[in-house]
Amino acid sequence: VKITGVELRRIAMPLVAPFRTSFGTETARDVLLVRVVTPEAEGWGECVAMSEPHYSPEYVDGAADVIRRFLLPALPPALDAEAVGRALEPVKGHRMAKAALETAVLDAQLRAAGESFGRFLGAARTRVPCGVSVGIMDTIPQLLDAVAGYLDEGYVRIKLKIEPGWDVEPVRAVRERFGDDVLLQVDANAAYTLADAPRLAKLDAFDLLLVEQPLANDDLVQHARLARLLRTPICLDESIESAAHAAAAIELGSCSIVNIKPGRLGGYLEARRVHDLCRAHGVAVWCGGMLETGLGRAANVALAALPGFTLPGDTSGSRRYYATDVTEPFELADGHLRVPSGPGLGVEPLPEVLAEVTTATEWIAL
Ligand SMILES: CSCC[C@@H](NC(=O)CCC(=O)O)C(=O)O
Ligand SMILES: [Mg+2]
Repeated sequence: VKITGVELRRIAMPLVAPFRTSFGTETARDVLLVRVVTPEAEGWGECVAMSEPHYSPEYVDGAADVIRRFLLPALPPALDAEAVGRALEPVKGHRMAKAALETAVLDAQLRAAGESFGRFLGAARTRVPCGVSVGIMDTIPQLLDAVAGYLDEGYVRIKLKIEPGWDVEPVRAVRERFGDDVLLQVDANAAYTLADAPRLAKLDAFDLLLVEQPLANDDLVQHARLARLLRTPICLDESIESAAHAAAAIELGSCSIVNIKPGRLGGYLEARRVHDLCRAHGVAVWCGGMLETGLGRAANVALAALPGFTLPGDTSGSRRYYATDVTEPFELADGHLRVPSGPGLGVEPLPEVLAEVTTATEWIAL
């Protein structure tokens, strides 16, 4: 089956509330969607790149450009996601852009074959336990109210964004208010340096599941040195962009847990490779999030159902970020999300919602 063409569509998704991290505050997502069209089936991919290159070097306008100018001309005509991955290798980096295109091809391929993402990837469960990521807030009371709300919604794990000046106190306040049994972890988005080790070691008192990406994205060696100074396990996110990075991090002792994000890794095939590698080394993984709409969320939930995903992920319900999702909303049920079982992603954009949020669309015939 030959790919007829590809649509690049931009949608504006306002967030229900500002989401503040150590690298900035998000109030809306400008999302690039990729739709691959063949006579037999269509497929969707969501690019997780943000508007500005503050999480990683990619940004959404750049992703659209690299897809248009370099990835589409290299795209093999057949619906074969493995072949796409190989064909795009000559382009260095741009993993989020590659992931969006590969996922759209994979979705079309699986819809044509009548196979779900979960079944294709090797899901071992029909539902996954859900954690939630909580941003930096102006005050501790505001944070405690937010955490109380999420626990009421049924989330089984709380992740707090931290940065220097907002770390030990909020963690202590959450422990004091909600007790020692709540599964609790923190994410620094690379806001610290090795000089902050004594400060980070204070978090050891709170029995956290992990501390995520405390140091710079490109520094596996310093993370290995920090790991020897902390009791709390280190989890890497931004630092792991490939299975090779995961192997190096495990070898060096830079982390003992990995946050798997398909967009950061170049797609769901590489994400599964990282899962398989970590599992072989006894390294726990969980599914991270990039504020995906229901399209990316559907694929993430399927991935999170693989056997090595032994920690709750940032696979929250749609309402965590969006008042209206572009797909039927993902709703928490008893702290879990069900893995879609339909062909491909198992979800589709709702035409009227998609039309409403679309800010641009571009058709590229192949
Ligand atoms: C705007 S922050 C995006 C990256 C961040 N993602 C989250 O905290 C979870 C977001 C989500 O729930 O999708 C991370 O570093 O893990
Ligand atoms: Mg993170």
